[in-house]
Amino acid sequence: MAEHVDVAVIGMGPGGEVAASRLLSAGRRVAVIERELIGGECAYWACIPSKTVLRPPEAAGGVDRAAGADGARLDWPAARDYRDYMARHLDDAGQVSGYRDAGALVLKGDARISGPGRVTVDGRELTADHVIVATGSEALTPPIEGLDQVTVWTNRETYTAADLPGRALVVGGSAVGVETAQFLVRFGVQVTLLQRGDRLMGREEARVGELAEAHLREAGVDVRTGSEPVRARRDGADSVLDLADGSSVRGDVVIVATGRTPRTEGLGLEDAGVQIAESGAIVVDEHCRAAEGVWALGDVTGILPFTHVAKYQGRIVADTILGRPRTARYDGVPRVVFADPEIAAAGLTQGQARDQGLTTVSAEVDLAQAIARPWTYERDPRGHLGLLADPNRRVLLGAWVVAPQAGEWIHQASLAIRAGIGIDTLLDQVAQFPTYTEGYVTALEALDL
Ligand SMILES: Cc1cc2nc3c(=O)[nH]c(=O)nc-3n(C[C@H](O)[C@H](O)[C@H](O)COP(=O)(O)OP(=O)(O)OC[C@H]3O[C@@H](n4cnc5c(N)ncnc54)[C@H](O)[C@@H]3O)c2cc1C
Ligand SMILES: NC(=O)c1ccc[n+]([C@@H]2O[C@H](COP(=O)([O-])OP(=O)(O)OC[C@H]3O[C@@H](n4cnc5c(N)ncnc54)[C@H](O)[C@@H]3O)[C@@H](O)[C@H]2O)c1
Repeated sequence: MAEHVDVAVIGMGPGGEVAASRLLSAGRRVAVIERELIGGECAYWACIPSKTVLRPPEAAGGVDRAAGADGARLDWPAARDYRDYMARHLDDAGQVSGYRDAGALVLKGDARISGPGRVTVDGRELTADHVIVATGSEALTPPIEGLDQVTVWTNRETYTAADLPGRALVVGGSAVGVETAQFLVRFGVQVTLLQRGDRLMGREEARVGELAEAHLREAGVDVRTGSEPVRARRDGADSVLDLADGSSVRGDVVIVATGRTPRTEGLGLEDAGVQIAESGAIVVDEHCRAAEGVWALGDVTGILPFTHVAKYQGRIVADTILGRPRTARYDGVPRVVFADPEIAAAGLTQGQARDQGLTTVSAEVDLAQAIARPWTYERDPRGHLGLLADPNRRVLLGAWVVAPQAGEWIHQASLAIRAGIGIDTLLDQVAQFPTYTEGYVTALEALDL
């Protein structure tokens, strides 16, 4: 006889964890199913280890840049040991026992949907009123001829490496590529960053890509935009990439940072009435419902592949199952790349606003020209802030920041965009002196509305 649960959660990354925990707290019988480690990509191979190893270079850079402070030294073995501690030494025993103590049925294994309301985990059958698919995404390897001949790392090898390579070829210049290049170069690796588009951070405003490139170059990264490897080959110990323009680059390792693909294969989704988009993502409605009794959340939906979005969708799904239906909205969600300085954005870019037929005005402020904080913060002040607004409705549509701590203070714009706070209210805000947040008033005034 198949065991019955109220909800079966397939995949226990951050999204699955939030949904499961909320349902357990509400007294539901929940099966949590994970084939690798409870915590998912984020906890062991992505957000947590990457942000942990990006922090020492940021701190050391902070010391170097503060007038009157001297002598910061980076220590890779110590950084690596702390990273491994933060990634729980790839051991989820504590999570397994934690969920068991919370009353969950914890199954470590490969799950598939075997029929309506039926889930099979390595041969064991469960029935469930609701099935939540939270299986995440995995690194996409570009179709480069000969890639199997060279040393290739994805985010998994990069963020579990005991020793760093001498030379790295990073392919892909968006969030993963920029953060990886930043981390490696500051720990002394010779980094070449290859981006096939004409700028880094291709989904953001062009200016963001320009600034990101300038900061990475300053840090010592050899940034090559408009570069696409066409062939990979080994030459002795070297991994070599031949580029479309006829030149070639060589290193000890090729790191692929060329996007993610949703993990939907082998899940039996088609039989469950779930629709799969061309991208491989699960199509969901505004409650993250994929079919009758089937829900999907996180990277597998392909909506916005961030941990904070997976967690948000986890709350939406759990509350809707619990009879408190909520509608997911994605306006104003922050997008932060933890480079140095940080790169942050929220809302629409000019191109997206144009595609929606919106009239816009924009302004950019060089923070060092506008406010005091960049000067009290560091000797060679850095920082730019851009705003995009709708002059008719007098609200913010988008914002971007490339500046220290941008990931913290982008949230002011994020909330303003999401809540539709009017420009006049924002202009009337009194921000603490001297903070980076003061830059918003200058930029809002520059919109000249
Ligand atoms: C290098 C890197 C850095 C990142 N940094 C950030 C960051 O700083 N901030 C941020 O917001 N986002 C970051 N991201 C994105 C973030 O990692 C993802 O958005 C997030 O992990 C998505 O969570 P999820 O719950 O959807 O899936 P995942 O974390 O991918 O977890 C899904 C889980 O499902 C399991 N699973 C899959 N199939 C099955 C099956 N058939 N049966 C059982 N279990 C299954 C998997 O083993 C996995 O544990 C980063 C990504 C990368 C690659
Ligand atoms: N700080 C964060 O929140 C954070 C950090 C890392 C990743 N993430 C998430 O993970 C997702 C995946 O990030 P990503 O950077 O891997 O993917 P991405 O899809 O955002 O970018 C991939 C980049 O690689 C380039 N590219 C693709 N194929 C190429 C090729 N053959 N040669 C050269 N360039 C090529 C693309 O033009 C693009 O710029 C992101 O969408 C982001 O949401 C978030």
